[in-house]
Amino acid sequence: MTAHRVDGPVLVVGCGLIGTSVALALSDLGTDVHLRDLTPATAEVAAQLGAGTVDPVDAPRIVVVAVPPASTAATVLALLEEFPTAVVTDVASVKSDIAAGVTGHPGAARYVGGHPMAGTERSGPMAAAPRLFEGRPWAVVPHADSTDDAVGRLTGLATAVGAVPMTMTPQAHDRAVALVSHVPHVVSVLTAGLLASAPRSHLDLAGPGLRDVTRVAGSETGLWLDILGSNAGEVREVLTMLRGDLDRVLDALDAGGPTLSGRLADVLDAGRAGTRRIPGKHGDRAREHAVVHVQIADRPGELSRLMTHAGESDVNIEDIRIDHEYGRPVGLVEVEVAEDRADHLVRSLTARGWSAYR
Ligand SMILES: NC(=O)C1=CN([C@@H]2O[C@H](COP(=O)(O)OP(=O)(O)OC[C@H]3O[C@@H](n4cnc5c(N)ncnc54)[C@H](O)[C@@H]3O)[C@@H](O)[C@H]2O)C=CC1
Ligand SMILES: O=C(O)C(=O)Cc1ccc(O)cc1
Repeated sequence: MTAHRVDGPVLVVGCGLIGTSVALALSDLGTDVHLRDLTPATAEVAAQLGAGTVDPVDAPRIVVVAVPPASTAATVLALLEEFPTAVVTDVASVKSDIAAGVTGHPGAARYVGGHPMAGTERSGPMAAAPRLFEGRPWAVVPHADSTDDAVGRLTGLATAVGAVPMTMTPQAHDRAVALVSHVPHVVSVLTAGLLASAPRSHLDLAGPGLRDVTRVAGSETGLWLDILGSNAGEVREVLTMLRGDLDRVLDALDAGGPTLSGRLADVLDAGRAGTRRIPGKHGDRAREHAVVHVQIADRPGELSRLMTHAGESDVNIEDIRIDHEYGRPVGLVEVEVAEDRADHLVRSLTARGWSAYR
């Protein structure tokens, strides 16, 4: 966590996953945080988690609206009226409709949209985490009338909770998230949907790749109905491109022979190139990473022994995933390291008695 402070009081309205995570992060920094939710018991749960107090607040400096997208514009307008000196921001996943809904209101200058690009497939305060935003982008989305002061307060808040603020227009934001968040969500859902009626014996063969692709499909239906409905035009455009690509894959499979290999190779190469363009954590350009697989016995202490040996090998671990193999007394750990260190790590772990391979 950075050492930045956010002057309060801050009022968080909507104490679910995102609202409570913001509140926890700010409370950890010593900010005076007040909590409110349509369901008072939810705000109480957030308070018990240490996110702040449910006591009312007279004049918050910043109000963070973290309610579902469809209720966001009306909630922002009501709060601009209730607190005439506050800067009001929100975290909703789609921005153009909200900016349009707020524009023209007498308090609109004090509103600036926001969107932390961090979250999980879970919802509610119990899923919240104070470090959820660390190293993640936070879109700062002023509308035509937002004051510099409002933009500055949101940028300060995002930075303080460890996020990387990125300023953009509502339209640019909605176009970008259609590509990097909303269509990937639809693809995940469609893939997971195929599994609903699959025979158990097929599902028993599932590996980590399937879980990677389908994780976000476990998200709340109501939230995503709202998100996709609010960004329908942009999502439709990207899905139409995807449909063209899918047709090209089908045509290649029908063609068979060298035509199949040539066309599919283009598709597969484009996919590889796309993954390399995804920025790493902290917004830096993606570095070339490699995955080293290590088998570990399913017993206490093995993972920490592996980490110690990786450290002794002088290799920096970028990411780690653990996959338990059902019905087997071993787990498979995927250790992500810089490409140019992977072979060294395999050799070093093998010399220390591990079964390690790329
Ligand atoms: N779930 C995610 O990973 C992410 C969600 N977002 C955005 O954050 C916002 C909140 O999403 P989550 O925290 O996931 O939802 P959530 O379902 O965990 O929490 C929403 C909370 O808002 C409350 N609420 C609903 N209407 C309200 C109103 N009118 N006034 C006060 N409270 C109200 C609900 O009772 C609930 O506690 C949404 O706009 C979503 O688009 C943004 C980034 C990531
Ligand atoms: O779970 C994940 O990986 C997400 O990407 C969650 C998420 C959901 C909605 C957003 O608007 C932003 C992020």
